Amino acid sequence: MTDSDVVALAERVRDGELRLYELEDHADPDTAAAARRHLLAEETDTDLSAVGDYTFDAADAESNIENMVGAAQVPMGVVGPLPVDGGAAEGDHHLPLATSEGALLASVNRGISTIRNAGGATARVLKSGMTRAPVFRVEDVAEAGEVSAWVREHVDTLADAAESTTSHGELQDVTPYVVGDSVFLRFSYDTKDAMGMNMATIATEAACDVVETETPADLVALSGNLCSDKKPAAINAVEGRGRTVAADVLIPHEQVEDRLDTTSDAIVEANTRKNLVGSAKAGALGFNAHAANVVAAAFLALGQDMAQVVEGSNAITTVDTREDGLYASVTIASLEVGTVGGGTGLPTQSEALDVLGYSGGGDPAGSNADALAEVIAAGALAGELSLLAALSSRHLSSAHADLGR
Ligand SMILES: CC(C)(COP(=O)([O-])OP(=O)([O-])OC[C@H]1O[C@@H](n2cnc3c(N)ncnc32)[C@H](O)[C@@H]1OP(=O)([O-])[O-])[C@@H](O)C(=O)NCCC(=O)NCCSC(=O)C[C@@](C)(O)CC(=O)[O-]
Ligand SMILES: NC(=O)C1=CN([C@@H]2O[C@H](COP(=O)(O)OP(=O)(O)OC[C@H]3O[C@@H](n4cnc5c(N)ncnc54)[C@H](OP(=O)(O)O)[C@@H]3O)[C@@H](O)[C@H]2O)C=CC1
Repeated sequence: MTDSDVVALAERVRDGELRLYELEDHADPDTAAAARRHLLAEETDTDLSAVGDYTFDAADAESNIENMVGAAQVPMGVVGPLPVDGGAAEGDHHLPLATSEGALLASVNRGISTIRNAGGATARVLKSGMTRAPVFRVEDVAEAGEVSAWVREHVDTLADAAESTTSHGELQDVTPYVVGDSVFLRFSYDTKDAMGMNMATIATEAACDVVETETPADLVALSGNLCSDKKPAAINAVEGRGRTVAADVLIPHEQVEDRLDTTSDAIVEANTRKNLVGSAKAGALGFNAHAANVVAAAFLALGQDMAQVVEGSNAITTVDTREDGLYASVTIASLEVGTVGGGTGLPTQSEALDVLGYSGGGDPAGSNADALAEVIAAGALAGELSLLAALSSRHLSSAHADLGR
C-alpha cells in the first residue's frame, strides 16, 4: 500500500464513483481501510493515526466488520492462575481480561488468590442450548392451537430440516408459545463449540420453510424476540440460553479475614442486603454485584459477542456461613460463549484463547466452550467475593481512588 494508492482510492469515493463500503472490491483490505480513514479524517478534521495503528491484517477481520477504518484498542491484562475443577475445565487458568476500568483486574485477582488459597473453585455447565424463536401469523387462536400441536408432533421433521444446514448443530427442542394470532416457536440447539447464533438462525430458517409448507402459519420474522437475544428478558434468566453455568467455593473463615480484610458474617450480610434484597427492590433480573464486569472483560479479550453481556449478567450470587467456612456461589443462567466462529479467530482474541487453553473445537465437540463458560463463571465468583469484601470493609471508594483514576 502506498500513500498515492490510498489518496487515489479516496478520490474515487469523493468523486461519487465508488461507495465507501465498496473499497475492498478495488483494493486490498488494509488499503481500503486507510482510504476510509483518509476521508474520515478530512471530513471530521481529526487525527486517526491511533485508530490506524493496528497489528493484524485487515483481511483477517473481513468476516467481522464492514466499513473498517482501524481498530479500537482496549488494554488487556491477565488474572490468575485460577484453579477450576469443572466438568470440562481442569487445572490452573490464566484468564485474559480487557477493560478500561482501573481496579477491576486487581479485584478479580484478589478474589482468585483467595479461591486459590482455599483449594480452587468447582464449576459445572448445567444446561446448554442456543435459541432462536421466529414469530408466525395465524388466523385466530384455534389455528394457533392447530399449528402448535403440529409442531409438537413433528419435532423430528423440523430437526431433519434444521440439521441439513449444519454439520455440528443439533436441534434439541421446539417450544410453541401463543399470543392471540401470533405463534412463536422457540427452537433450541446444541451448538457444540460455537456460540451458535448464526448457526441457529440459518438452521431455523430451514425449519420455518417446513412449518410454512405444512401448516397455515405465515412467517413474519425469523427472530420474534422470544429467543431472546441481546435484550434483558426473564425467559433467559429462567430457562437459560447458551450455557447455564455455576461455580462455587468454600473458604475457611480465617482466610476470609487474611485475604479479604473482612469477616464471613459481613460478606453474608452485604450479599443478602445488597445482592438479594436490593436487587429484588430494584426489580433486577441479575441478583449479583458485578458479574457483568468479568463477563464483559472476558468477552472483549476472548472474541465473544459483546452485546450478549446483557444475558451474561443474569447471575445470582449466594453466600452462606458454614461451620468450616464461607460458602459462595455464582450461577449464570445464560452465558453465550464459543471457542470457534464469531470473533474467536481474530488474531489477538485467538492468542488470548490460547493462553486460556481452550481455542478452537474441543474433543468432544462442545467441551472447549463448556470449559470457557466454567472459567468465566469462576472468574465472576472471584469478582463477587472481592467486591462484596471491599463493600463490607468500606474499601470500594478508596480502591478506585488509588487504582481507578
Ligand atoms: C483493589 C483491591 C483489590 C485492593 O485490595 P487489597 O486487599 O488492599 O489488596 P492487597 O494489596 O492486599 O492484595 C491482595 C490481592 O489482590 C490482588 N491485587 C492487588 N493489587 C493488585 C494489582 N494492582 N494488580 C493485580 N492484582 C492485584 C492480588 O491477587 C493480591 O494478592 P497477592 O497476589 O499479592 O497474594 C480491593 O480494594 C478491591 O478489590 N476493591 C474492590 C474494587 C472492585 O471490585 N471494583 C469492581 C468494579 S465496581 C463496578 O463497576 C460495579 C458497581 C460497584 O457499580 C456494582 C454495584 O452496584 O455493586
Ligand atoms: N445471525 C444472527 O442473527 C446473529 C449473529 N450473531 C453473530 O453470530 C456469530 C456467531 O455465530 P456462530 O454460529 O457461533 O459462528 P459462525 O457463524 O462463525 O459459525 C461457526 C461454524 O463453525 C463450524 N464449526 C467448526 N467446528 C465446530 C465445533 N467444534 N463446534 C461448533 N461449530 C463448529 C460450524 O459449521 P457447521 O454449522 O457447518 O457445522 C459452525 O456453524 C458472531 O459473529 C455473532 O456476532 C450474533 C447474534 C445474532
